[in-house]
Amino acid sequence: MRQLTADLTTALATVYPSSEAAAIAGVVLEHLLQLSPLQLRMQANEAVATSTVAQIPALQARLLRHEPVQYVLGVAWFADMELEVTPATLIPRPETEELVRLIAAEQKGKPGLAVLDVGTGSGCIPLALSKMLIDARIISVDISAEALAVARRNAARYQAPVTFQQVDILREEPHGLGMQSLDIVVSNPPYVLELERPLMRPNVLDYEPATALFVPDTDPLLFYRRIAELGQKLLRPGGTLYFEINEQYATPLSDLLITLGYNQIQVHQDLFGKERMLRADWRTIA
Ligand SMILES: C[S@@+](CC[C@H](N)C(=O)[O-])C[C@H]1O[C@@H](n2cnc3c(N)ncnc32)[C@H](O)[C@@H]1O
Repeated sequence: MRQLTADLTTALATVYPSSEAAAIAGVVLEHLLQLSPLQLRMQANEAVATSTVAQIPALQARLLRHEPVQYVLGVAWFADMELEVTPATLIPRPETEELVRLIAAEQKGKPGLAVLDVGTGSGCIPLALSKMLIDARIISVDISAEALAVARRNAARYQAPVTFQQVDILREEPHGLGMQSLDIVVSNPPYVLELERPLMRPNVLDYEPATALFVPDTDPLLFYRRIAELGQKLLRPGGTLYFEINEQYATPLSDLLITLGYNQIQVHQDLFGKERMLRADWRTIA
């Protein structure tokens, strides 16, 4: 096992920095052998089945082409869940897990909250919220039928009672909400500008879905405005809007939300000190 890990690390180090190569090799071996990082280290001297060794060259070839390890293995970890991911879904990010933990911390102890999640991708946000909140009623929407199929499989695996709908949020509203008043609207919408393409790493640009990433350069806040306007109709007074943001949007988005009638606006930093989360209340009752 030790030699196999070392060989894969050496091969990957031809295209990745050495620490990243070692990390990717570790993730691949842990997944193939279904071991934790600690178990992998403790069992490093044990032999590996020939059938497992035979899988490595094909995986290695894909990794050398900068395909993200999560797509190569078909899984990503999020909030202690192993989620299926495909090229139709964004790979869930650590800052999105921070957003979910912010929501759980602010909303803990409130049973039966009604939640709308816009742009669900792999379903990472609603699945984590359904674990962390008590009896939450969650509706998740996405424009992508392929992403929704993945999200539905992830929800089935974790028995998360989430309702999924295919909705183009820029053109239509989630179906069947009627006059329902929501407690929470949450979204990690597309927010990368087209002009940022040249700055992006090939593992993101060449493999992750463009519909999950990009907004037109002419309107960076397109999705935020649309979702905030939906929140005006669907949130109950005192209900809360939660967004993952690009740090450059903290000020213009806060200004926009004030003009739309939101208050109690707070921007939160991620673990790296970047302003990546924003929350706002809809017409808090004094
Ligand atoms: C940044 S990804 C976030 C995915 C997931 N929530 C996460 O955090 O990993 C944005 C998601 O919005 C979806 N999306 C893009 N345009 C949309 C639209 N017009 N209506 C609904 N969903 C849309 C994409 O398919 C993608 O799944």
